[in-house]
Amino acid sequence: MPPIIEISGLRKTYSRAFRQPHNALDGLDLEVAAGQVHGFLGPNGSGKTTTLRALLGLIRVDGGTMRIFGEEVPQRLPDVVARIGAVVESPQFFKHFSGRLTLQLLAESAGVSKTRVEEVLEQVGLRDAAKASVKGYSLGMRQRLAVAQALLKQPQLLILDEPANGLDPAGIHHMRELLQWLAHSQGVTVVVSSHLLSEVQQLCDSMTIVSRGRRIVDGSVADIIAGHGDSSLTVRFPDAASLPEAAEALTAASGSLDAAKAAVTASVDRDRLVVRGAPEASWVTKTLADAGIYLSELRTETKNLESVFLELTGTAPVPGQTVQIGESAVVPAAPAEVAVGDVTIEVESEGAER
Ligand SMILES: Nc1ncnc2c1ncn2[C@@H]1O[C@H](COP(=O)(O)OP(=O)(O)OP(=O)(O)O)[C@@H](O)[C@H]1O
Repeated sequence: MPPIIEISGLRKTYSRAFRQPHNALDGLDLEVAAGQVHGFLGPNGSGKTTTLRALLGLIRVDGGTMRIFGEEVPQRLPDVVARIGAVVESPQFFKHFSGRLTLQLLAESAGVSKTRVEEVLEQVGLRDAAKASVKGYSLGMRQRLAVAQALLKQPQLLILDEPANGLDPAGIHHMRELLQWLAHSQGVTVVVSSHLLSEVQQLCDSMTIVSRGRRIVDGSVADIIAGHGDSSLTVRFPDAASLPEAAEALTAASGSLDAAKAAVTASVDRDRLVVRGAPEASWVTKTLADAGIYLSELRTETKNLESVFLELTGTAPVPGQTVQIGESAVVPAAPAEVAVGDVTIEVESEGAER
């Protein structure tokens, strides 16, 4: 089955007042397979919202191709838009209307039955708050209403920018179950952008990580985590005085492993030994026991998406430094120049799209 979303070489440059133009998208590629929950991840300013807005025809791009359901967009968007539900910009609602009335009006204008309104209210957990006016809704309740609105037309593709925004832990859990049910039981393809890495790890089947307007990795969440990052073993001893001796024993023993297994490192970190590259945990316990050293605890540190994300995007915190946002590639093109007497003024359009 062809991908539901196919993006190739997408480019978008924003002009900025008194600054160099900025490549928000620098040849971005993205593919999303059918019936999956696909996570779209990247540091702040890496181009996620720009991509989703471009896909939905909300902004023009400067290059590249995009297809949804095999149809080129934005040219053929009118042919596929009825099959897409999306929450990308902060949705605005009439604050004096109730949640139910809001959805009923939207359903009417889209030719959707009123019974569908009750279904989506139930699905997003707003049934009991449906009578209340939207002005009293919390951020999380508005987010649920926005998702309900996107679900009204029973879309085959659901695109959500930060769906967990404003949701409490129970709300996040509920949203996760809803999105997984839609994808796995109803065959809906769900694309979510998110910063909540542990949530993405639990929610998504596959993901694309972007940085500086480019894809840096994509694939199944499990494969990406397994294929990157560094797993390690943490070892503790009844007496911390054993640590240097244990490190030495493991390093020395690694020399007798065959070449492919020889990259064992053991470093002392406060009251524990961190062992990397050991063929297996039992090799550590045996090697230490052979050296007459007995451990009190051995734990496998599992890789998680956060460490993989920080490594791949190069945004791991450096002690004493604050990561700066918007360090993506700058367009080298020179701005227009206007000569006024002896002074040359650089002219750039005000924050406009290019
Ligand atoms: N209208 C605009 N004018 C100028 N620059 C823009 C505009 N919209 C976005 N940008 C810039 O484009 C880059 C990508 O922004 P975008 O909102 O797509 O990132 P993002 O990955 O969604 O970020 P976040 O995770 O913070 O939501 C950023 O550097 C942003 O400052």
